[in-house]
Amino acid sequence: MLRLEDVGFGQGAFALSADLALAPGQRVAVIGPSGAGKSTLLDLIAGFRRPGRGRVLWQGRDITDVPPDRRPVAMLFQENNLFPHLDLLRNLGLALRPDGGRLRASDRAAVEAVLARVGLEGLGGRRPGALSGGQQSRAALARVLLQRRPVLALDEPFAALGPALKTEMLELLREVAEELGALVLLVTHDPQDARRFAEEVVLVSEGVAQAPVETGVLFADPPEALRAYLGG
Ligand SMILES: Nc1ncnc2c1ncn2[C@@H]1O[C@H](COP(=O)(O)OP(=O)(O)OP(=O)(O)O)[C@@H](O)[C@H]1O
Repeated sequence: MLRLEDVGFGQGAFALSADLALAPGQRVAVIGPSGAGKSTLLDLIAGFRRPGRGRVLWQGRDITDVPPDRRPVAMLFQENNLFPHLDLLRNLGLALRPDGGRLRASDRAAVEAVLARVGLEGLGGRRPGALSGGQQSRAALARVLLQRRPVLALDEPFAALGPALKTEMLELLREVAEELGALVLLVTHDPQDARRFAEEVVLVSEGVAQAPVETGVLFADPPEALRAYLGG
């Protein structure tokens, strides 16, 4: 389980609390109004922010003080997931050799295999700037595959893509998560994403990241906070 145990975070006038548990392998959407704290929640889980109180645990282990690169969490942002000056082979190679050390033949083969897996066969020599938005998203998912972390945290990863491409990427994300058996936390502003992708939803509003609720149950009878967010 990923457990946020009586977690509290504050910054100026903003405060967020969370007391919840998420099961390995689940697909979870994180939704809520702008500025409610969705990114903050992901940052607390990935280790980019430290809670003022409470603990973060993975499979019973306290990871509250573990730095991001040593957490069981892979993070994917809306953009800038790849270094612009490195080709895909080197970008993805960093998942295997974070120190930037020379890639062995077996590393190269592993990178080429995941590139093929996400539909980017033979594009290892391209820099991110020479790829379309959709191809960049695929490359970021390929890196996640190489990292093999059991928790994937994605902060509006496909928001810049058109609807058809976004649907395609969510499907690829589902496949990648299944292959890894990973718990996925997907921040999205689109309730449709939550409906289509997620088994559970964490609603973040009014300073609280609420315990997850089954997606169908939540949308069948939305609580007031969600109704207000959905606009009626
Ligand atoms: N670096 C910062 N310094 C001060 N306040 C910040 C900083 N980053 C975020 N905040 C504030 O923290 C609160 C939570 O922000 P957060 O980005 O987690 O919300 P969000 O739900 O992800 O929003 P959005 O949907 O707009 O991305 C907001 O009120 C925001 O203004």
